Amino acid sequence: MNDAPRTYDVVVIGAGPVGENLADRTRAAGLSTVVVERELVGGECSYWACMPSKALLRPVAARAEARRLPGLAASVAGPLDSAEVLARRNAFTANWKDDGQVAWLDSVHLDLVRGRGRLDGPRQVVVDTPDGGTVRLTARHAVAVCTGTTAALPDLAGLADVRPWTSREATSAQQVPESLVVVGGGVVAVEMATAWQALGARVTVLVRGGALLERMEPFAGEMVADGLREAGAEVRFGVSVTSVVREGRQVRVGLDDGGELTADEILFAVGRKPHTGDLGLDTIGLAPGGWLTVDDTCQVTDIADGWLYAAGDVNHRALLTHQGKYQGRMAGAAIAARAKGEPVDDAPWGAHVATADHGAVPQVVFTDPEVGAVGLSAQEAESAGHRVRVVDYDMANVSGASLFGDDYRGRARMVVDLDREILVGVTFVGPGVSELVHSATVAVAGEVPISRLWHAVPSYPTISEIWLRLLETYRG
Ligand SMILES: Cc1cc2nc3c(=O)[nH]c(=O)nc-3n(C[C@H](O)[C@H](O)[C@H](O)COP(=O)(O)OP(=O)(O)OC[C@H]3O[C@@H](n4cnc5c(N)ncnc54)[C@H](O)[C@@H]3O)c2cc1C
Ligand SMILES: NC(=O)c1ccc[n+]([C@@H]2O[C@H](COP(=O)([O-])OP(=O)(O)OC[C@H]3O[C@@H](n4cnc5c(N)ncnc54)[C@H](O)[C@@H]3O)[C@@H](O)[C@H]2O)c1
Repeated sequence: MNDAPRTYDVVVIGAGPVGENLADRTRAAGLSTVVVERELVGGECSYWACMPSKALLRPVAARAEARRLPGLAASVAGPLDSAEVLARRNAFTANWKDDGQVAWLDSVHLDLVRGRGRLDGPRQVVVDTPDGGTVRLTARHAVAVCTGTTAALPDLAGLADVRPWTSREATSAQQVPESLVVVGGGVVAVEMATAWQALGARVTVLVRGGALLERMEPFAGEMVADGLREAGAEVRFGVSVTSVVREGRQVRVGLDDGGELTADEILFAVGRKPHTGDLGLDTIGLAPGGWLTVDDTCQVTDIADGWLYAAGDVNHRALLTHQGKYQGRMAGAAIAARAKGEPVDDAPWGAHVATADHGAVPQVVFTDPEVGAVGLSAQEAESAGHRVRVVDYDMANVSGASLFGDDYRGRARMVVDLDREILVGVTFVGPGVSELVHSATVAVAGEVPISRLWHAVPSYPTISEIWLRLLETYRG
């Protein structure tokens, strides 16, 4: 049965973290807003990505930290209790139920329509509802596409018959496999290899290229590879999968070097593709299946009257929850300003633009050691035309780090723009660095001059003293 058409100021397709944030902004600005969700309110992040993966990884990091402390190490020498770790992970996903998130939508007076949304011409969204009906929604001011991504899979014959793991199975599996092959060298690959190795699987990581975490400073991937190997995982570089066959409980994996492997499960962590294939983009003159190109207010380019926005993973600017939510806040504010005929502050770092996406994106990789980085790597800064100086420091020489754990191994780098004497990138690798990253984000996004950073005194004896050491090294 088809419901009567409804009109709202703003229609948001996708209730992941980004859609929720954008809708919250437009609603708070007084615009009537409806959210369309085809699966679970909360999106990939809450159920098959950030939250469950970090719930799996937190005990791994806590145990690794305890094992570096005499007096404590012996009491954590045994294996993790995988059943308890998986149960806590289940709790963090609310057992894959979204009642809590729906209650939040209700509490802030956002309407929800469940079903698959698709565009049907300018400002029109049709929702195919689970009961087989449709709901037609019309947007007075804006439609915001926040539909996220799904795991990409390589084109290998018979792959579906193998029932490979993607990020979904890697974050939701209820049993620890005896052995797991992980294909890929990005963030999903290294985090999930770390988690499942610690939970008791024998993990082999197959990397097509020559490094892990290729978009970060090279020492990050090198130290994470060392950490994985020390944890007992095998990490192989320069190798590609050419065939996969499931034989009983095992997957047989053929490699381009002529070798073969068998394992209980195979995880493909080879990147993402956008949820735009079945979104009706053809009805508004765009090609289905691609990433949506936006300006800094997250308005999709080349759409007459500028009614279409895209925020979060689907615009491919930065595939991270925190950055997508930031885009959602900025796009929500821009939609509200335009709807009210108020000026749009779209100068760099203005109130309606996601300027930080260009050079101040932070990321933490929750491996052992952790990686925390913001802004540009040295290579990216040079390619972008900055005249830079790279300052490195061995974090083992920081008092707070040596107190944090025996045999502390870590490294930090700051990339200084010599013409402006500000930082354009900072990377920390080591245990416990995840909470340091925001200090670097403030320095990079705030374009704080080095002369003023000298007055930001880190507390003694914390790992934050790495800041003083980096600045001293820079000044000689
Ligand atoms: C394993 C893993 C771990 C990660 N860990 C982190 C981390 O620690 N930190 C971090 O910052 N990022 C992390 N990420 C990235 C993060 O998950 C994404 O950046 C984030 O989920 C993007 O949010 P989004 O709202 O754009 O999309 P999503 O979270 O994908 O939400 C999109 C929503 O839209 C819905 N939808 C799609 N199409 C339609 C349609 N046609 N109609 C209606 N609804 C639709 C989907 O069902 C979904 O609910 C991780 C990713 C993975 C895979
Ligand atoms: N802690 C975090 O912030 C976090 C955690 C997980 C994921 N994420 C985000 O999710 C996104 C997706 O992560 P991801 O690791 O899936 O993607 P990615 O793009 O980061 O890495 C993909 C990896 O797969 C390799 N690859 C691509 N095609 C391949 C093929 N056919 N065969 C073998 N290898 C191949 C690439 O060389 C690369 O090493 C990332 O952008 C990341 O930022 C963030």
